[in-house]
Amino acid sequence: MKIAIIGAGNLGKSIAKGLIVNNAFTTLYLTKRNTEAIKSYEEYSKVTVTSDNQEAVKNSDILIFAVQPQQLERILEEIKDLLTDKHVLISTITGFKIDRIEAIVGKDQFIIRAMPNTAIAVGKSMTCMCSNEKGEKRIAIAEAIFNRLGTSIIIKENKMQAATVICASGIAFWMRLIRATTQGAVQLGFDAKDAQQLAMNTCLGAASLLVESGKHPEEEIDKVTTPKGCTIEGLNEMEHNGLSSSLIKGLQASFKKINNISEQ
Ligand SMILES: NC(=O)C1=CN([C@@H]2O[C@H](COP(=O)(O)OP(=O)(O)OC[C@H]3O[C@@H](n4cnc5c(N)ncnc54)[C@H](O)[C@@H]3O)[C@@H](O)[C@H]2O)C=CC1
Ligand SMILES: O=C(O)[C@@H]1CCC=N1
Repeated sequence: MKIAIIGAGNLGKSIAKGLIVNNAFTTLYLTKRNTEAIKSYEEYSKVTVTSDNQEAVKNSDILIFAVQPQQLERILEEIKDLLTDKHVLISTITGFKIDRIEAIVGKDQFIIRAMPNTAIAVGKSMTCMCSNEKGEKRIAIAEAIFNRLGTSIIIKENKMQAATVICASGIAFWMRLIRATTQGAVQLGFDAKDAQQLAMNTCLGAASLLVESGKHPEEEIDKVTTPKGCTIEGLNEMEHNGLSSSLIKGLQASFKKINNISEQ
């Protein structure tokens, strides 16, 4: 697959890392206005770094857009005359609806919206996708890419904002929970490095139990909470202090904000 990442910033570089580690491309173009920060990627075979989006589009089939929302319109205007039937457009841009993309490049393009997260760098992204009508014929290509770099599901476009909060912002939310656990472990006597090992691998284990068994979290909690034991004591104290409620309220606030951003 000849892939271009238009806008190799935080997310674009994470996608590039995932593609490189998994050897998941034939050629890879990375674009950025000032290429200094991504020059080192040219050390990898078949990777080209350039500030020329048109060059990237001409030499690629799969175009992954990872710029800020306010930058996309101008870039689409810049490349729209170069688009052919070989191109599949994949936009990771938050809040930028398919009909806005179609208004610039036309309905007769394969357009996919994808919401990955930065764990794509290590092949563990949860990616949600949707497409325009024409894009349905090529969504399997996007699925193949994102399944190689994690797990993907196809959703309705009206769920993309919620998916952004849960999956993309979700990385930050889970990081903070891991950090809080690390702080707790330090207070219980572990040095910072060991504390983080304990926190992150326990988090990984908990998620893996659910991924591999398909079970409900509460079923796994029941196996851990000895009656009158220390787990239920800690869990109930956390809930008295609003653990679940605080998380749900945070997700709601994030969702409210994302809807405001996309109206701007
Ligand atoms: N950071 C994240 O975890 C996620 C971000 N997103 C979305 O992905 C998009 C990118 O986000 P980030 O990577 O965080 O932003 P970023 O600001 O780190 O990256 C954007 C990149 O685009 C480049 N750029 C700007 N104008 C350009 C142009 N004309 N041609 C080529 N490159 C250009 C910038 O130099 C920058 O490196 C946003 O729309 C964001 O909402 C989606 C999911 C996760
Ligand atoms: O924080 C943000 O607005 C973007 C969207 C998801 C991740 N970063």
